[in-house]
Amino acid sequence: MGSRRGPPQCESIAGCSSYAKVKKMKDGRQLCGDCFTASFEKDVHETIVQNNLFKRGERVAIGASGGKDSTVLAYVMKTLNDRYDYGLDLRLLSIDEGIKGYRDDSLLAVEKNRIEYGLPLTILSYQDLYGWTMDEIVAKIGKKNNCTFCGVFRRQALDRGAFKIGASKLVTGHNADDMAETVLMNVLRGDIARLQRCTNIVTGEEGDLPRAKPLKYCYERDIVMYARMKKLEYFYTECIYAPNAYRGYSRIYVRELEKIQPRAILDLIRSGESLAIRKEVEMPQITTCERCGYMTSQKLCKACLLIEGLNSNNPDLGVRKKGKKTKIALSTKPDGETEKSGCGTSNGCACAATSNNNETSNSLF
Ligand SMILES: Nc1ncnc2c1ncn2[C@@H]1O[C@H](COP(=O)(O)OP(=O)(O)OP(=O)(O)O)[C@@H](O)[C@H]1O
Repeated sequence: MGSRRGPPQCESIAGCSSYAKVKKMKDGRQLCGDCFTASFEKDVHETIVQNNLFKRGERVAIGASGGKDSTVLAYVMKTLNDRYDYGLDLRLLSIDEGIKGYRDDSLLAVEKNRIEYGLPLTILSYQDLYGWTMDEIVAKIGKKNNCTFCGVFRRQALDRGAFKIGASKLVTGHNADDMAETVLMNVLRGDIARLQRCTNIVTGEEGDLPRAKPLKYCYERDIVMYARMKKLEYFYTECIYAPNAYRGYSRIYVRELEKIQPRAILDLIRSGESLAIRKEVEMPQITTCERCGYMTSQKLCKACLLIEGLNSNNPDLGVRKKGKKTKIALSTKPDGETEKSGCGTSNGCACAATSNNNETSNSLF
């Protein structure tokens, strides 16, 4: 007669005597609920401290979409700020892209977070900033390149919102899976410039508003589990306009790799981090948009170009180079570097539009 095995013991290094309830995907340990959430929070705290992400007294805008990642980000940032006395002035910042049945619903989740976490919330809309909602843009141009518009507008809207509330830093909920997918996508596209910077934990340091990703090393499945353990409310529907294209394939591939070897996600990130760009590769010079003053490497920033296209019934303006024949193509810059655009989100969307401008990206901001 074989002896019946009980549930596994919690493998926390703290020597916990509870039974394990969940597996932490990042390191494969079987943990009890309390040790899992404590370990998740410890990871984020270490990421923040080791990378000097914040300065005491800083006002930090949290990009809050109402989805799982940013909901967990807001909750963990608040928890750690209180626990370790970071001294940060945290604010929620949401962008309403004007997508009925999607963003209006997810903003309700953010509104609940505002009340529960006691963090002030600012909402900016595409309608107010650009005169167009995404619903109107899609009605005009169709679903094909809409992610280009959305990604460019959101990126700029988050910057503008952060400036409006006086934040000196913006944090987003990009996670380890997002980073790994982006590394892979940039490898597949041969986009060396983006490959080199897409794993940076802080981007935009050369500009006025650095962006940081405190969940950079957190596995998506651990984020979902954390949200479940803490009973966090979030909105989990995918964007109704996001086609399951290029990033979708990369996502599926990363998930398959993760099943075989969970470290694959961290290994992909480390590969991206280890890359160095050759000195002789010329990088674009950043200047300011002649029309709105936003940073750009061209005369007009990408958002102004796209708005001009919409307003002048020429929506291809800023989306595709004249005379371009292929749908997914490389626009070769004078120095031989290649440039492509995408919406920059990691929610399953991967618009395949091309561009000669450099404000949209598959670079996770
Ligand atoms: N409408 C928005 N308003 C504010 N921040 C946003 C918005 N959309 C995206 N972000 C920020 O960018 C991050 C990555 O966005 P993405 O669309 O890839 O979403 P995601 O991976 O599904 O994340 P989430 O689960 O937070 O929605 C989000 O975690 C959030 O911090």
